[in-house]
Amino acid sequence: MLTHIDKSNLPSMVDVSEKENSIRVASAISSIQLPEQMRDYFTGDDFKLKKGPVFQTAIIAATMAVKKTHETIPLCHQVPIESCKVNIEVNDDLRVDVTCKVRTSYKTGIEMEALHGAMVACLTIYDMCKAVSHNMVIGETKLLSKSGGKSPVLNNVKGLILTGGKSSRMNRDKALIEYKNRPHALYLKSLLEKYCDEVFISSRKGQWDGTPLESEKLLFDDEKMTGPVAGMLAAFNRDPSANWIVIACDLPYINESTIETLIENYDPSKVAVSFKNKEKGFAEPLCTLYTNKAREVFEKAYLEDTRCPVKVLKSVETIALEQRGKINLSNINTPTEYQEAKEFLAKGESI
Ligand SMILES: Nc1nc2c(ncn2[C@@H]2O[C@H](COP(=O)(O)OP(=O)(O)OP(=O)(O)O)[C@@H](O)[C@H]2O)c(=O)[nH]1
Repeated sequence: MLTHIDKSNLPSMVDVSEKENSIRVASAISSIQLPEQMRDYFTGDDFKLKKGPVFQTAIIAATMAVKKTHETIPLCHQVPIESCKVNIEVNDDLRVDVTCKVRTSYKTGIEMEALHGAMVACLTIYDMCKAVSHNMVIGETKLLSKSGGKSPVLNNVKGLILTGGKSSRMNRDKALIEYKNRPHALYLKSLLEKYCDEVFISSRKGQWDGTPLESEKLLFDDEKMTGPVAGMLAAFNRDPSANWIVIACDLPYINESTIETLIENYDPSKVAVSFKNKEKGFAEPLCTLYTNKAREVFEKAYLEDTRCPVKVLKSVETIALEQRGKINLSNINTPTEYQEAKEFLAKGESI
């Protein structure tokens, strides 16, 4: 049923009066390609022109546009904007990416506000720079993520279940042991499929021949590499533009809340969103949402002989959230820990 058309086939605003308020966040991106002549005006963090500072003006324009979205888009609701963050990045080839993240506690989504803000920022950049040259192209504009509705949406996201370890402390494959009546890697796969465009099982070549994982979508490590970073780099290289949710196969308490919290906190300007280790506070790297900035960081670290993903995350900008409520990243490595976790889960408790 089309909700924007009433019984007489006339356009009408969707009635949200009966809906509950909830926290809603949306993030959108728009890009503009600047011409080579603009390079001369770049100061390192903005373009300074006679008309004024380009990015500062674009950020103000985006914020104003976000607040006025309902005045431009006919059937949009008037949503109280509680936060609007605009981030602008310049690429080496002078493509400028504007991301606009908007937040409200209201009854309806705010992706139109985020898209409007990002697009108006690009139009403003065009207007500021056109005295230098009109040779500019406003390019792709798209929603990156939204949350607060039924379930959060993140565009261009793939899933990776890490199973390439040796499981030497467990004495049997941690990816195949069962907490929920099926090999745990398959449970994690079906969980990630709810949110991801595609989910891969990361392993060493030939590792799962003759097992229930053999027919799954496997992604093999580069044979010259070892450790979880080998699996992560195989994924980041398979699709460098994607966001990747990476989950180790030895985490029995991963659930919808875990994945949805990562998605809700997605920020394309950071390398990753993760959770803090409960005892030591560092960002956990093996239950983490990586943005497309992660590939370069992990490749450089690997070449410099840093194989520990915890150390890599410590060296970059990462969001590290508290493990609260239903979120528990305890990992299980030994037969005794496995028995305890299985008994705990059998009681029907989620964590
Ligand atoms: N793809 C890939 N994943 C790995 C590799 N080594 C470890 N992992 C995964 O990374 C996560 C953490 O692994 P660890 O617990 O540190 O190591 P493990 O080999 O699984 O277990 P132990 O032998 O008992 O240390 C698990 O999900 C592993 O399957 C690897 O070389 N390649």
